[in-house]
Amino acid sequence: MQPSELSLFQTFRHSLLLVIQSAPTELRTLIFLTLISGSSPAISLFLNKIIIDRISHLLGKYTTVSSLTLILQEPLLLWCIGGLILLNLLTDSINGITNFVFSSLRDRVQGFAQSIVLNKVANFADIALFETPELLNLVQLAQTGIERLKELSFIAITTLHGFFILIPAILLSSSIAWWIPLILFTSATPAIYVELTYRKKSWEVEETQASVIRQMNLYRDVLVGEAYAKELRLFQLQPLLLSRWQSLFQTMFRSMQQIRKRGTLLVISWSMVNGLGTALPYIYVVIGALRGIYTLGDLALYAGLILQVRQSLFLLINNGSDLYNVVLGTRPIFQLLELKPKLRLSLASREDTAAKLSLTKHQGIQIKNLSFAYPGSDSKILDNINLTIQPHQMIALVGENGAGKTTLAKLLCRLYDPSSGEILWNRQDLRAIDLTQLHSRLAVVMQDYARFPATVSENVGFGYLPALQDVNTIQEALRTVRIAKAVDNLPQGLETLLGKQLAGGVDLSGGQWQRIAIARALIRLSSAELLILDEPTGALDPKTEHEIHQLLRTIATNKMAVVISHRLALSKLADRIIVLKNGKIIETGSHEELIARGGQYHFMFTRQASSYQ
Ligand SMILES: Nc1ncnc2c1ncn2[C@@H]1O[C@H](COP(=O)(O)OP(=O)(O)OP(=O)(O)O)[C@@H](O)[C@H]1O
Repeated sequence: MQPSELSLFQTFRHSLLLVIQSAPTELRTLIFLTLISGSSPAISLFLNKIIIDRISHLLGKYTTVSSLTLILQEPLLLWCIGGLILLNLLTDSINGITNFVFSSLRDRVQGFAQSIVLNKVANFADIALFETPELLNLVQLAQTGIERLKELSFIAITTLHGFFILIPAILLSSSIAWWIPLILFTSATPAIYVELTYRKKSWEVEETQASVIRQMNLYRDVLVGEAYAKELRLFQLQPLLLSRWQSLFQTMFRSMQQIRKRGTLLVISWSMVNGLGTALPYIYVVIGALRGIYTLGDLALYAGLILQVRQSLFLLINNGSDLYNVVLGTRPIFQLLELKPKLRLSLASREDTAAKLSLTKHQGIQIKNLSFAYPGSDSKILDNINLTIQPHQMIALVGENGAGKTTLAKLLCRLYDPSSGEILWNRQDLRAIDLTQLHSRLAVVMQDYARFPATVSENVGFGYLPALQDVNTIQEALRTVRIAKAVDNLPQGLETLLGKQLAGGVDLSGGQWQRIAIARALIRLSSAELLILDEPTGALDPKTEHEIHQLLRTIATNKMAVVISHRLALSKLADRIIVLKNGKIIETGSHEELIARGGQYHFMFTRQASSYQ
């Protein structure tokens, strides 16, 4: 799973299309407003030239009449002054509207791009996205890329604005001498080169800093996150972690500052070269005016034009360099969007070729010669596993910490694909089955189950979306896991928000949360064929634990079930127990058979039983 190589041009095209898609109306309005505001400086310079020339002409002729009469007798002068005032009024009001449209365009682009990225990450089938540092860096860079994408429209429009100023200014200034625009352009070229090189260098620094920023964010989350708040304070970890965050910040800041200093010095020196380039045409026009070749109006017009060409050239250079920066920064967004999960591509190379789940009488699940190493690692976590789960059979996976039990459960859910071997679901290879269909046949309680910041009702209903609004089904599930009474006592009953970080939210005890997680799996039972329970009762009190064990046993009668538990009282209820050690199956049989064998299971069971005596 490698991010694709995207050229700058491809990235620019993608970015532009995304902006157009996000806010087409705002973009059209801005182009129109820019056309008006961009061409107005040249028009006002031209009107100004006519006014100056008319006034210098009139000054010599009518010395006896009042200045007001003088103006009123000159319709051209009157029109030009009126036009100039109107143009200024128009430009001022356009600025206000432009700012408004820009703000809404930026927000739209951010909302649109953010939702596409959220959708991509949240629906990414391959869990490896969250466990591979390079891919996590890509997600981090895509987030900062969205900020830059917001600026793309601003840069594009101000560039357009720059062109609308530049083109008439160039045409008018070349009427003085053809070489004037040429000399202005030539003297600006080194600045363009320096700007682009500087941007490229600073982006390279940013790219290498992505993992530093991610580490900083991890420390930030620990320092301000609710999950760490208690232990952070009890162990007084704040100074240590804060100093780590600060030192990472300093590292990042120093690298950026170095690049910035070098870039600024270069830009200043080349700006001077550019300044000299503008001085030449200006001196030329002043000399022309002294010799009487140009009028005073011409001098004002030309001086203004040269200034305008210079300013708009600078604007375009800056924008070009900003654009380069934006395009470099937005590339990770599109690399992320084009990222293909390895998982979906294994056997069913396209969504539409993925097999529907067979509806024939279930033949169970066969795990054949399965070995597995986590992505990016060579160490085998599971080694040549062979196992069959018959319909209506309850299997217990037991073994020491790190034996590979949870990993096997994750492979059954197809969160990963085997490195070698296969898992057959009703004789179909798991990798050929449509993932959504497969997941709809599973009811899972994970060891690290989620505590959604949502209401009690939603925390259960999220397990089976068709039942999200079905109060009776949700209450039934809560009653089954013996938590209905406690929920009734909450301030808003089923509608109470869970999570202290929410306004009015309450927190539950560890055991209560675990019961909610079990209830979430239970409401899926109508559609599920395989129940996977990873340490489902670790946080429950002995009485509730015993009740839930009996309940799980009853439920599992009609399903296939895989339970993982260090509480061997639960494994005792299973039809078959699989003992794992270092990723290998070392024993298998019923509780009675394994006790009679006197092996690892017998040792674990008797040791656990003796600790209760
Ligand atoms: N996402 C992961 N990436 C890489 N290695 C992992 C990952 N998850 C688990 N491991 C490694 O796989 C091995 C087996 O872990 P697993 O969680 O399957 O064990 P387990 O038998 O369920 O243990 P426990 O009883 O402690 O829950 C461990 O050595 C662990 O370090």
